[in-house]
Amino acid sequence: MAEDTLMLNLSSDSAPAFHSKSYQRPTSQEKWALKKAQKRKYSGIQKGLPNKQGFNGPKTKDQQPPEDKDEEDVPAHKSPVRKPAPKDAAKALSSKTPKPAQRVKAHLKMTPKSKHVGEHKGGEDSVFIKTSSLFKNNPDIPDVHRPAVTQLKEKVFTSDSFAELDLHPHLVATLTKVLNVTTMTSVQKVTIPVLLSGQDAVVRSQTGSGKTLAYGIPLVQSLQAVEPKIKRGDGPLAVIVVPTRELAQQSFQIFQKLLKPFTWIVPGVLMGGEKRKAEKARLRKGINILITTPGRLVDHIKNTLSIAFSAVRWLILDEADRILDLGFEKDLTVILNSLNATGPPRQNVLLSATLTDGLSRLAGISMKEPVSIQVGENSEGINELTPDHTTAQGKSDRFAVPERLQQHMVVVPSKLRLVCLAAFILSKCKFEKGHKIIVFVSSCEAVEFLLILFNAVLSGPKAKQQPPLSFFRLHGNMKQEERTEVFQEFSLCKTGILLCTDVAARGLDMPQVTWIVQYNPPTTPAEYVHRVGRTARIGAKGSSLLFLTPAEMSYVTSLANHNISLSEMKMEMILSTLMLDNRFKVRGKYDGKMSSGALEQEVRDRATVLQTEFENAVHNDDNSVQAAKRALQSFLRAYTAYPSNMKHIFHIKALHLGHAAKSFGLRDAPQGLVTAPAKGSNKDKGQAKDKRPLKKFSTEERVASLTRSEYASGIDGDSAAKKKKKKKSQANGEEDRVE
Ligand SMILES: Nc1ncnc2c1ncn2[C@@H]1O[C@H](COP(=O)(O)OP(=O)(O)OP(=O)(O)O)[C@@H](O)[C@H]1O
Repeated sequence: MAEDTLMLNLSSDSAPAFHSKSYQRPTSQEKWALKKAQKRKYSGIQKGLPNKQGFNGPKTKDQQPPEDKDEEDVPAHKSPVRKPAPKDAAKALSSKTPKPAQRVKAHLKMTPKSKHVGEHKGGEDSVFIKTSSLFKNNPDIPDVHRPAVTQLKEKVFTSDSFAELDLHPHLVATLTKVLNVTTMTSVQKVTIPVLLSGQDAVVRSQTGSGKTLAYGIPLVQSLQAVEPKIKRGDGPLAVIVVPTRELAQQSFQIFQKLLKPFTWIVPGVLMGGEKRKAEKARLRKGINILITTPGRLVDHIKNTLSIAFSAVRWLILDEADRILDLGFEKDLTVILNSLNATGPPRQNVLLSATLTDGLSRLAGISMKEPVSIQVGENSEGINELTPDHTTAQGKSDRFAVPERLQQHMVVVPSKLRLVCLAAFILSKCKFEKGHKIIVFVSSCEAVEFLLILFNAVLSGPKAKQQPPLSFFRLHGNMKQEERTEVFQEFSLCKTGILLCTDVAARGLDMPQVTWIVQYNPPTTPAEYVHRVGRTARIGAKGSSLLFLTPAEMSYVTSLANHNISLSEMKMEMILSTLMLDNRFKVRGKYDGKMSSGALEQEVRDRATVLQTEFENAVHNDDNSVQAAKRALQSFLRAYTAYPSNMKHIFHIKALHLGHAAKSFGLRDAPQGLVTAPAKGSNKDKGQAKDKRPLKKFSTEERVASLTRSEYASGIDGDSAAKKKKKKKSQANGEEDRVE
């Protein structure tokens, strides 16, 4: 089992035996952990100059603290809390013996260094650390109830070769030599003949099962046979609409390969973020297979005279359920009206791993008796085509996930989320080899925040790892060139961590991704399926991990209703990875001789040290604090945007703001943060730093806004920035809407 590899091989029988409910007890060691981290911060982090974003950037070698100081060990038997306080400060203490928690505060008050660490509260003399115990006052983690689920199975490959189809020999040769594919996948075996026969089709098969070639091969086969030969000047004969720019680029590259022997057919891509002028020029020259995002195509329909659809014979909607979603429906209507107004009879194809109520909306794109293709397994375990023309509605919301995908969930109280994510990343990318991880979060701001924080704390100069952890980011607020670059870099890299919004959830085929982490749960089960589908592609192995708080645990049942089954991974097991990382050690290196109690305590202490390092990095300067607050605010906004049928699981009122703040490295819940629409009062609005009120949306608006924002940023909090950008970009001919 993949999760077994997470277990530390501490000794034959000493894997940490934790009890989550026992996490309430504050201990002196825990406080020592705080103090130790405080010291580190003072001696190490304070020396680094803050980078542009405010976090401590990588430090040069001579900025690093001396090794021995940094790695200073305090013998376990000596409690540092008992160190004698300076004489003058001791006077300040009352004669009463303070309680443990007070002792820490008192000690820190007395230590001049601590002024650099804690927040100033009420004047010079009352400096104290606001880091509360990570392991105190957390909700209990109840047992996870996992309903019995029969997972839908789809066999990926058949034993049939492409050579058996009636394809142009050059096309078969290209598949073998250029694309390295010889045998058909199940969806290709059933879809290619249907499309070659000229029928419309609605195709549903699991993620990573080869749907692109399932429509690409018949399309190329049919266009290369057109007589007289297609000319560039004929304009588009096929229009392929996809929801994101990266997917447009990816599909374009596949067509470039498929068309190698058929040089007279010209593929082209139109997408937001590219220069409109250049695209217009390419349209004028002629594009025969037009791959496009919906918004940019609408833009050209409205503004580019040379775009003509009189020759279009194929319309393909890849990730059709997404394109048919509310956010894109208006664009799609414009596209369809434009296509329907002219041209020969057209073949229409819709594809996705999660086509749900697609058919009921197909009337809108005037399909002619579409064949529904669903790859499933019959009683003999043979893949079969369901050739019904109605799509069994009962089946439509049951999703198949790749057979070799191992799906996990972990229940983590809010306060511990950040350290748990960090520990998981370290476990995979520092202490194991060859892992490539995608981490989905709910907003651009959170992606930016985590990137800078992890680079500063996990990959910083003290990381002592060769090579260092490579973090990447992908979200809709990035410039297009950067998005393209990151997508390519991450696709090619052997190991790394991509922090992203749902902009990367659909269709992207990045090789050798081993883990998908959903740090924020997606808004729909369909999105869950697409996110996890970035791994375990085309029959490969892969794993996924979904983070839930104790209050969100019924999401497991919601997924089970769609035939998705998860196994539980214990938070303590993930945190125990920190025993391998001596940067966070408190009582010394682990030598395999600790009792399980001491080990449990050391893990907690290390988690506390790590959390404190995060908090120190965040509170190092005002810019960093503001970045953390923005990320928190955007997280809260996203939380309010779950659809109404999910509100019983994800409700803003169930969030503990202080605990949520801690997962953004903030020591306190920020004052005046707008977390919910003010009811009959403007009090909150008046206090809010970010003056944008959280609008009250109807469910439809919320879904539409989410749909759009997922591609733009994952969160509607960017809309103001977008509007600003729009004004600026209209002048230089760029599209404001990001796809
Ligand atoms: N017949 C085949 N043999 C081997 N590999 C294949 C075959 N067909 C496609 N592939 C490869 O499988 C991978 C996944 O294909 P593709 O992206 O088309 O999947 P998909 O079903 O569209 O996934 P998603 O639902 O996530 O968009 C690609 O790397 C592709 O090159």
